[in-house]
Amino acid sequence: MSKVTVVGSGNWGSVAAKLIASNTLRLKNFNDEVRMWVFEETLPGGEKLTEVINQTNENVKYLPGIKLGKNVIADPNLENAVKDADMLVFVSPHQFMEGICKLLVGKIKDGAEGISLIKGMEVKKEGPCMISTLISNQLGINCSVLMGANIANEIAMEKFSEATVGYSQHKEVAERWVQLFTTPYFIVTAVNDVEGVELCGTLKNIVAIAAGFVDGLEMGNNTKAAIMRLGLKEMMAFSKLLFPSVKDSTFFESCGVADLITTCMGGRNRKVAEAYARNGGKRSFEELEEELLKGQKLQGVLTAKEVYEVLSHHGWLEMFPLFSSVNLISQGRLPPSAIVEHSDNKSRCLYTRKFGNSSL
Ligand SMILES: NC(=O)c1ccc[n+]([C@@H]2O[C@H](COP(=O)([O-])OP(=O)(O)OC[C@H]3O[C@@H](n4cnc5c(N)ncnc54)[C@H](O)[C@@H]3O)[C@@H](O)[C@H]2O)c1
Ligand SMILES: O=P(O)(O)OC[C@H](O)CO
Repeated sequence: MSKVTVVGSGNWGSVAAKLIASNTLRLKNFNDEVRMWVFEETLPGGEKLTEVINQTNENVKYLPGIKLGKNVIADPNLENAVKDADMLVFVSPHQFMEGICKLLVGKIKDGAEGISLIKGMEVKKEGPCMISTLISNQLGINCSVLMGANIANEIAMEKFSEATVGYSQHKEVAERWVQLFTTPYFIVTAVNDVEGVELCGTLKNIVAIAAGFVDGLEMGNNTKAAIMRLGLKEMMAFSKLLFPSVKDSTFFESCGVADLITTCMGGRNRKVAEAYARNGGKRSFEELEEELLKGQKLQGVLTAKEVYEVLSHHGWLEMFPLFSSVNLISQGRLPPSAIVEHSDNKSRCLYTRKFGNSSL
């Protein structure tokens, strides 16, 4: 019987643990208990978060009001949490994964399989590195990915949604992940395109920031739809430049166009970017993230910066005006209104130059 550990316990990490825990109880080939590693913190009342989760069966900080299942055990000790696991589910904000991997080197059971639910990438001297690759390389395990139109709070309330597992080699491994995650309200499909699936999940966060700027500037639905269309084109072009094997069809799975839509309508990146634009860029993303997300983390601003480094290194900036603008705006180097320049003829020309004649 396979043992499952979830590495991470934020908003989505907690929902992932809930989904998995409902299935390990039901399916005979999995051990009932799901261990969830918690980055320990002390709550305002002085209690430890792990103790409260284990007493109340609720992640009171990151997913209040939702029972996780009594078979979810919160564990503040990373090494202990992973040591017996056959299936490792990685779901931390991407900026912490390199540090987490360093702590896990040599601690993982032989033959364990991994899956990353993390939307983000790292940029190294050698070039961009997807988080599943970071996990694979550092821990010496095979790592699939699961991405999709998955706003965690909605799935926590068991509202219907879909997701995509991306795998690279073994279909039977992907099928085990599909089995572990699928419920009547969470339908998972596997595709043989791990890079395509992960890049969709990663890059849509940049477009979500752009959509937030549009909302903050009250530019309306048509403008937001234009941003989503242009963003999708840049997502496809960037993915194929990095990995020519990425399939067009992946962008029509839940991880592609569906995630792009949900994230531009209702995600946290959109929400904080909206506040940034409403404040005319005068309050920093860090300050707004802290105030609005209360400990949850944004991925889009960092991802825009990471992608900008790749574009700049390759001389591709002009091919990706939307991605580039999002980074420059979020760094305070352009005003939020620069997301689309359309207020007069001169800037309409700029808009055409930026987007309309794109050779993507
Ligand atoms: N929340 C969603 O709706 C959602 C949906 C799909 C995918 N995702 C992706 O899942 C990943 C994780 O997101 P989330 O929503 O579970 O997390 P979150 O945004 O709720 O992040 C908070 C988590 O980070 C942890 N943390 C804080 N400082 C840390 C540190 N120094 N080291 C390690 N951990 C630390 C906190 O303890 C907490 O568990 C992200 O890549 C995100 O894009 C999120
Ligand atoms: O809330 P966001 O912006 O981190 O997006 C959440 C999910 O990625 C949507 O699928």
